[in-house]
Amino acid sequence: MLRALLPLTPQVLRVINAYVRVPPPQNEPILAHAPGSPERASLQAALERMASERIDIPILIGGKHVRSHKTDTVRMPHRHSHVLATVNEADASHVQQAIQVALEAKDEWARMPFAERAAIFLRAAELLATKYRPLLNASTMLGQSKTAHQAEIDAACEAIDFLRYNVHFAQQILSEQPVSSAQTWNMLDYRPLDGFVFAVAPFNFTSIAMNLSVAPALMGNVVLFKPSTTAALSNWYMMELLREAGLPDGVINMLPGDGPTVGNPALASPHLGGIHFTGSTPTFQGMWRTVGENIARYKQYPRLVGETGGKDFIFAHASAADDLDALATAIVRGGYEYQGQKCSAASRVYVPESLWPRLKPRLQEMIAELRMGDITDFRNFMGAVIDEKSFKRTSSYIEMAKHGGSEAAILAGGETDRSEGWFVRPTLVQVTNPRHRILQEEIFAPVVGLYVYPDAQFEEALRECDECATYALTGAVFARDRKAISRMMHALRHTAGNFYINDKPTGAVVGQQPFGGSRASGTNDKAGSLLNLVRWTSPRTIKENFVPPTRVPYPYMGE
Ligand SMILES: NC(=O)c1ccc[n+]([C@@H]2O[C@H](COP(=O)([O-])OP(=O)(O)OC[C@H]3O[C@@H](n4cnc5c(N)ncnc54)[C@H](O)[C@@H]3O)[C@@H](O)[C@H]2O)c1
Ligand SMILES: N[C@@H](CCC=O)C(=O)O
Repeated sequence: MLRALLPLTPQVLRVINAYVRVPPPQNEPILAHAPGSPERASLQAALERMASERIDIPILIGGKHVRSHKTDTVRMPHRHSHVLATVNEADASHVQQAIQVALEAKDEWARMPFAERAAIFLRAAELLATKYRPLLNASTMLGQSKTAHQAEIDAACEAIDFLRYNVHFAQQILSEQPVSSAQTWNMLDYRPLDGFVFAVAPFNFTSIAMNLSVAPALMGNVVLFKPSTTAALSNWYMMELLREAGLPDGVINMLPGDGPTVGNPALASPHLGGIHFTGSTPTFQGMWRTVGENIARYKQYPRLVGETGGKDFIFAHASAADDLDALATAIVRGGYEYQGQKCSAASRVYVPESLWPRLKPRLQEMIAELRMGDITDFRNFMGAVIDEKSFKRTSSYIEMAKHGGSEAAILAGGETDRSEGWFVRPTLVQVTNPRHRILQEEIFAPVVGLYVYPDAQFEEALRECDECATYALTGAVFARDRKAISRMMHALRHTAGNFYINDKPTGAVVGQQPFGGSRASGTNDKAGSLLNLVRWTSPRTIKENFVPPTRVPYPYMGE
């Protein structure tokens, strides 16, 4: 419509892009799913329907459903005999097709006025807040073993927030323009990157899969999106949602499959414009290495944006003595919600000796009360870990703690059971060595390491907290003494990209706590913020001279 009325010269595009006023975003309210609520009834209906069917998830290239001769399955982690879906796995030929189709779709998508692109994603947000909410929540619960609350804050609220806030921040970027004068008009033309963006998602957050593909697309890029196979069910419904919202074919192409099988041909393409990654540190480092090796073949320097692992801390000061319930709650919620499978999960805790005698029984009591099991039973606080590989890896850490001699003692949990689902009881391990592996390595499961420090060694303990792990994603401190808070904020300035005072280190909200970490935790481009979106544009500066000079000599050269 807009295009029919206006010739899309750069000037017209600029005006449209800069001066549309997008609706002010607000965080999507979290629905409680309390007994008797309408949202609980529609969620339960979706759960029942989804559990009774087995769908076939295709590769999606240019809007076409493509089948492959190689397939994998999506299982319920809490009942692994139950297959929810078959997933068609992409190979190198599918990646080549997707690159070609994406590049063909690129010009029209990039030329579409921002207001029109934005409308697609705002409509997606509305569809997700309504019709698709039970679908995305149920698929996240069944396929990724999230409780109703954990699915709601992820697949519904955070995903909706990403969609709405990205539009708001993108508009701010577009309206950022240089100074002009009566004689010259200067502009920044916010072009998408040259080529395609490769978006690679982890299993643990449906909303992250959404943001990884949608953020570059909003800025006019075309995307090859690789979901994690274990999250393919929710990620497939997400693609259906985007298509229903009006996303043109070829803009986001979904390539499920094995990481290197999909990744290597994508990274070998001269058209790689950027990588938008969330997942583990070793995977991202491997991709970065490959990009380095391929650097001479690219048409441009690919943008590398990666949010990766964490070894997130809670550090308590002695002045938190009257806040032990808040501290214990932060450790339990921060450490064990979604089975500790959040990059932000509290996985190492530092407690002063003076607090420990009262905190220890309180923690043990809280942990013993946590209900774990099938997430369709709404009384459960936790489900199962994502797959057999994670179960085995976590079990090996628990075994290490059990046989750790005097350096490690299991204070709570420690039991595992894989007979029906991949279940690991929430586990608390006290270690006496501040450089113990339990305090250093990301386990990504409900295992929390705890170190008790002498009160007089507050400074040494802070240094240990800063230096012991290579990661720097999230961290929380607990104290009442303001001087102690200031000291901890300073000493741990580079130890976390998201820093919490008297709160748990999980649950960042888009628009409120922009998310991301540095050191081995990623490039810290703050998902869901202007800082992230700016990575998906390659601005062109345009100067138009209204009165170009017509004589070579300058005035100073006069007689
Ligand atoms: N910092 C953050 O914001 C954040 C958020 C969520 C998860 N995470 C991290 O993600 C990890 C858990 O997720 P995961 O187990 O899915 O991570 P993972 O690294 O195993 O996999 C992530 C994705 O990368 C793909 N992949 C693997 N090798 C590849 C290759 N060579 N080329 C292309 N793609 C490849 C996988 O198939 C998957 O889709 C944890 O380390 C967690 O801390 C970080
Ligand atoms: N942004 C989420 C974590 C995402 C990583 O898994 C949080 O803040 O808890």
